[in-house]
Amino acid sequence: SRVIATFACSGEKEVNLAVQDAKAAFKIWSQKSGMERCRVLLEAARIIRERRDEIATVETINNGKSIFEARWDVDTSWQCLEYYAGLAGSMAGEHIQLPGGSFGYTRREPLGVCVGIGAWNYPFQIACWKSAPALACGNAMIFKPSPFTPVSVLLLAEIYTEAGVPPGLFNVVQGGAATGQFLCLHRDVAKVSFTGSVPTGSKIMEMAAKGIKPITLELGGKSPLIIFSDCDLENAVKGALMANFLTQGEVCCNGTRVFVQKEILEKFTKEVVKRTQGIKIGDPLLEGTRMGPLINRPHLERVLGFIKLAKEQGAKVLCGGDVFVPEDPKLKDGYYMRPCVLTDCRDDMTCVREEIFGPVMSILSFDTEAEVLERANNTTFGLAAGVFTRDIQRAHRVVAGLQAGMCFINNYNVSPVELPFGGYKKSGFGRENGRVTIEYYSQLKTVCVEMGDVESAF
Ligand SMILES: NC(=O)c1ccc[n+]([C@@H]2O[C@H](COP(=O)([O-])OP(=O)(O)OC[C@H]3O[C@@H](n4cnc5c(N)ncnc54)[C@H](O)[C@@H]3O)[C@@H](O)[C@H]2O)c1
Ligand SMILES: C[N+](C)(C)CCCC=O
Repeated sequence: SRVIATFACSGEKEVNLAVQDAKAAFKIWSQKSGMERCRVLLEAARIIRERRDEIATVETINNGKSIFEARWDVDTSWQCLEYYAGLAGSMAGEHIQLPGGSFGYTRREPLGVCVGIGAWNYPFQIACWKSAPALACGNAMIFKPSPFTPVSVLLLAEIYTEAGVPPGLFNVVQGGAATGQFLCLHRDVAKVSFTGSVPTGSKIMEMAAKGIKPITLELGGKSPLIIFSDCDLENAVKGALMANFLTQGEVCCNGTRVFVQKEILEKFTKEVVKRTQGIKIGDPLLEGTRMGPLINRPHLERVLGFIKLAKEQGAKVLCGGDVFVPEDPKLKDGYYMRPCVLTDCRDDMTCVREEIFGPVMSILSFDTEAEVLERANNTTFGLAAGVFTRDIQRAHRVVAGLQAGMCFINNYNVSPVELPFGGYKKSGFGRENGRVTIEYYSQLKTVCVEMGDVESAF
């Protein structure tokens, strides 16, 4: 490993300065029309597209994910800016006729200075998914990336500035929990949008409660992927790999509990193992690589610990689950592991119950639709879920019964920015992407207009 950058943690003083600047920028930005904001966001999207390879390279160095995948993240980032640019110009209230010629109308107004706090798995994408709707609605945003991935979001700040946002409108502060706390508790911060773990999410909620601030929580998951025997097997296998091995398995919505109907269990498992063994691990900057190193040594040890425990609890490792040492001597101390497929899993095992956040797929078998639905929902999480079947009625019936905010039918882990993304249960609340997110970054003002005389009670 090598040091790629050193940052000073922002303390209370720097947080105060960032909030002060954001407030000044908010005054200018919130007065602009939707179309004016649209133009700036479109320009930022254009610059991100133009700098796609450069941003993806920085993200790969920042996080360790393959360059191939980092380019996808950059794409869902500029697409998000384009999408909210499109909505900025059409944000509007409504007009309501009242008796006697009086009327009311509503105005959709920004909240003020919003805070975004990000996780380390999708650093650039998370910053875009939060800032694009925030800025489109007329807010300012102060963003704090994870201290494990502090670099790529600085490019976003640079790009917004180049595109024409007022200075201080999108500001980055660096640091860990203490910096996050200063932000959440600041009296002039109007809203916090958080992506991270459930325990931290709970702390954010407590802090926000003190200031009666609205929050968005995008938290962890342990999502089910249900494969019925009538599925297109080739697509189901591809879907299972997409559901488990993107970004070294460090993905909140991963479908890590793979329920497979008994009739196809053997065939499915054999094919999944074959494809998993074919995943090219190594230098994430090389074009052919599809899996890079995990985020850091303690996290690698934690993931390996889950696999050890799974074996002790009776699961069988069909492939991977051990440290991988690349041939390149420069990479020999990297945090690489082979993606793992576990079978003979039971619902009560730790590997099936807890979020591992690494490349570990647990295969479970099932008999009936009713049985699998109950088992799939038997979790405190509710971020995502997937179903593979050719039976259209069953697909929609099962999805309707799943307790998860993001459901996939015959695919997994695709992210069209037009669709809202977010969780049920302990996976959080509020949404990112889609039209609905406008509501999480704005407030509604009602104006009641009297056209006659005041009818007084006094
Ligand atoms: N639902 C989603 O969209 C989504 C997306 C990505 C990751 N995640 C989840 O994130 C987790 C992994 O990310 P992580 O390890 O970075 O999570 P984390 O909760 O440890 O940290 C997330 C962010 O919160 C900050 N933070 C930590 N303590 C804080 C505090 N007391 N006050 C304010 N800020 C604080 C961290 O510095 C970091 O920026 C997983 O559980 C994963 O499922 C969820
Ligand atoms: C782009 N994905 C794969 C849908 C991940 C979204 C963010 C979750 O960690």
